[in-house]
Amino acid sequence: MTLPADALIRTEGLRLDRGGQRVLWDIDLTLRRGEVVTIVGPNGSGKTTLLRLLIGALVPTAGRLRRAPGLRLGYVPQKLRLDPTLPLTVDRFLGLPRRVPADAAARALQRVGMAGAAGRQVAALSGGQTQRVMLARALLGAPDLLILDEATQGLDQPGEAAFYRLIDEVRRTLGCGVLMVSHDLHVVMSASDRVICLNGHICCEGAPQAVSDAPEYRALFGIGTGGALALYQHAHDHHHDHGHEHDHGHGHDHDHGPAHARPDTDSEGADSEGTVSEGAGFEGAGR
Ligand SMILES: Nc1ncnc2c1ncn2[C@@H]1O[C@H](COP(=O)(O)OP(=O)(O)OP(=O)(O)O)[C@@H](O)[C@H]1O
Repeated sequence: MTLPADALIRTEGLRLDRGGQRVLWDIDLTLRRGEVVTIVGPNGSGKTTLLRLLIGALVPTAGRLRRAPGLRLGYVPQKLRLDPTLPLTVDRFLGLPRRVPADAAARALQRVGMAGAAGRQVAALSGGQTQRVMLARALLGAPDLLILDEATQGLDQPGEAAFYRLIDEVRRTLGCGVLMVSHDLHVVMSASDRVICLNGHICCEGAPQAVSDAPEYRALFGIGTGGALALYQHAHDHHHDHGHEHDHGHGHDHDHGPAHARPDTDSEGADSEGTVSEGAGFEGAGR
């Protein structure tokens, strides 16, 4: 499997089984430099699992995964799970697991609008401030690809909007690619170059504008936030017969305009040569 010159990560026939259940299958995707890609999908559709495969925290059951040599990843998880009674200042948190120079930490905090927060207790930060500090930590490794897993969960709408403006600013300044999981369709539609709809496999993908211009999309989403789950409800008539729980009953409507629908093929024939990972530098990933 060759890696296109501008590709950061490419997968082919990626599959993951966990506890006898097929969680992901037939995952063919290419993430390119500077691109903003959003993954949407119902609960349990494998979004977090896919991110964890891409950063190397999970090993695929089958298929191939290739990263650009020396690729630097920055990962912002869904939530920071810290014992709130644990005394931990922001600067010490930024230095986990490896110490970072104070000026680098200060620059990262400044970049996320948290200048001067180095001495504050992490447990005393608000949700939005915590997410900004997590982002600062991910940025310390100067990532080529920033991966965010529902990073605005628990934030109110202004907090969420501010966080995504910040992501956009960071992306433009650093020129990094962004791969995120988001449930906020407004964000998806306004901030992504490409949307991938996941439900164990990639159901469809395409440019968000193209999707939102489609009559099907307008019928589903209308105006306002009521359609936050509508993208997941686009009618798919195929069945997921893999002995797992992912039959969300959304049927196939192949008329998605330019959005590209993927057939739901079985992956028994998937390449099982395992992971091929080239020179993956994990500076910043899961720091
Ligand atoms: N440690 C684990 N062991 C076994 N199965 C797991 C494990 N973690 C997740 N799974 C299963 O993998 C599937 C995908 O989970 P995942 O967390 O990736 O979904 P998700 O799309 O991120 O969901 P959500 O939107 O709820 O965060 C689920 O069926 C889940 O039960």
